[in-house]
Amino acid sequence: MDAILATAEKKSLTRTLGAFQLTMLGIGAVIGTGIFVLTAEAAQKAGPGMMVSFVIAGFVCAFAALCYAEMASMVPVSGSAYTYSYAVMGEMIAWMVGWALILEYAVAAGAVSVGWSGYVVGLLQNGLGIHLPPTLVLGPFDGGMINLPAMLIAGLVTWLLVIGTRESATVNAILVVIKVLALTVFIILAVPVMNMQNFEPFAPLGIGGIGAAAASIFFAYVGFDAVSTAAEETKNPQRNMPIGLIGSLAICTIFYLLVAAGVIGSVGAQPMGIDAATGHALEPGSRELAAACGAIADQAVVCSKEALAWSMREIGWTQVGNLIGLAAGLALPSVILMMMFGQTRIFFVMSRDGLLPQAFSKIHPKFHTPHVITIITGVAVALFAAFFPVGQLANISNSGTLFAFAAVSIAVLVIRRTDPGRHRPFRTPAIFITAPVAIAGCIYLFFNLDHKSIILFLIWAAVGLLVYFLYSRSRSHVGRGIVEVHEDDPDAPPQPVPPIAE
Ligand SMILES: NC(=[NH2+])NCCC[C@H](N)C(=O)O
Repeated sequence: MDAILATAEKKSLTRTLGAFQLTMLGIGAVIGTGIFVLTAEAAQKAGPGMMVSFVIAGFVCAFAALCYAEMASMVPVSGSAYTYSYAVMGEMIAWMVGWALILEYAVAAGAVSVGWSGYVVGLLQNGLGIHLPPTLVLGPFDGGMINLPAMLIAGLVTWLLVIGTRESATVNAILVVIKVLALTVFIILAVPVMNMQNFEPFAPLGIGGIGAAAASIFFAYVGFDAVSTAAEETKNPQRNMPIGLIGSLAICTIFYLLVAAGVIGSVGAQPMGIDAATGHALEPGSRELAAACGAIADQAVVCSKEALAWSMREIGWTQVGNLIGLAAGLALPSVILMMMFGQTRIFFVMSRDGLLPQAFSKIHPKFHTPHVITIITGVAVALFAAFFPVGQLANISNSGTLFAFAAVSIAVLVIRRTDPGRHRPFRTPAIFITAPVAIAGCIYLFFNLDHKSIILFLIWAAVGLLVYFLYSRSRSHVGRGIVEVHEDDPDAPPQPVPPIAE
């Protein structure tokens, strides 16, 4: 812990960020595929009851965010949950958290790429009359073969990262305004044409459906950890960090609830193909649902890959639908950029600690970026994006996120016990309630994920343990007694998530 802090103290960044900038940062990283695309998934899983799912997911995130804030203020260094766990719970747990973060970030970048593809394809079609063949713009589970636009955007973002692109705070602010404007216009046009009958039946798939939708829609809220990684650059972190974290979360929650109400009220959100015998509906991102949607020419929000644009067109605002498509097309790449940047940075720190091959932390001589690992990440993200449905990717990513959130919540609890005297610029209020609630919430959401994602997570964790014991443990720098201070390296890559420059 002290070694990690010594590293951090050496590079004291100027404290420039206030509560407002932090909140913008949070919203910039949070609003994305979740609300724009997964609203349709949530509808298929819970019907109008998805309103409750949005609230549940928001609550779990709020509790986790409070725990993050304390860790981030105490250990304000790169690497996020991986570093926090390393400092508190040792190398093996840290390895598992880092390993889970790979699942989280790379797969999330894939999910957002697929979300981007849905909106851009819809925009080309409805705005410009360009019809692309479904075989080439949808993955095999959605009734196509390969999602080329999603691959394209993943490739483009990879290239931007290799040449060292950082997003300026101004660009981030502009994109936030575009996203918020798009959601606001949606709300203003959709909420007044609300038809209360669309809320009946409210929960056609019961509590189980609401839980499942909450586990998926959790994706829409993640990303606020971007705020916690900026701890070192924050003025008066004790006050501003919680405002940034909770503020961005609260704003997103309000927008999300209104958007969800708008979708349900204006176009209806009943799940398709409820089997009266089992009480289950068709699974989102399955060939069966794709076929059922094909039969009704995709005339339901649960069939749409661009739920908000589709809803607008459906209630007569065709051009507004296209503008929402344009907003998503412009703003989502920045979310992909933050995800992939975070991924490469975590790989980089793990490789630097000796747990992954040194080749991973190689720096490009001209661009000063960890190009090797960026390209490896980019290829993986492009492949996920090409072949898997957005909801499945989001759920898999969520499994990793939930694990990391739980680990951080446990870590804050542990360190309150083991090191109560340490200076904490921000203290989580009522930690002995907050942290257990966060942990329980993560467990609840985790077990509400679909079975495939849970099994995949367990396999991933098992592989992670094998790699650790067969490879990483014996090569660990800490394990071999090598202590280094890296942050001063002239070839250190830019800061972690968020890739925001002044
Ligand atoms: N760390 C993550 N898992 N981030 C995923 C963020 C996704 C973002 N909230 C969205 O809706 O697009």
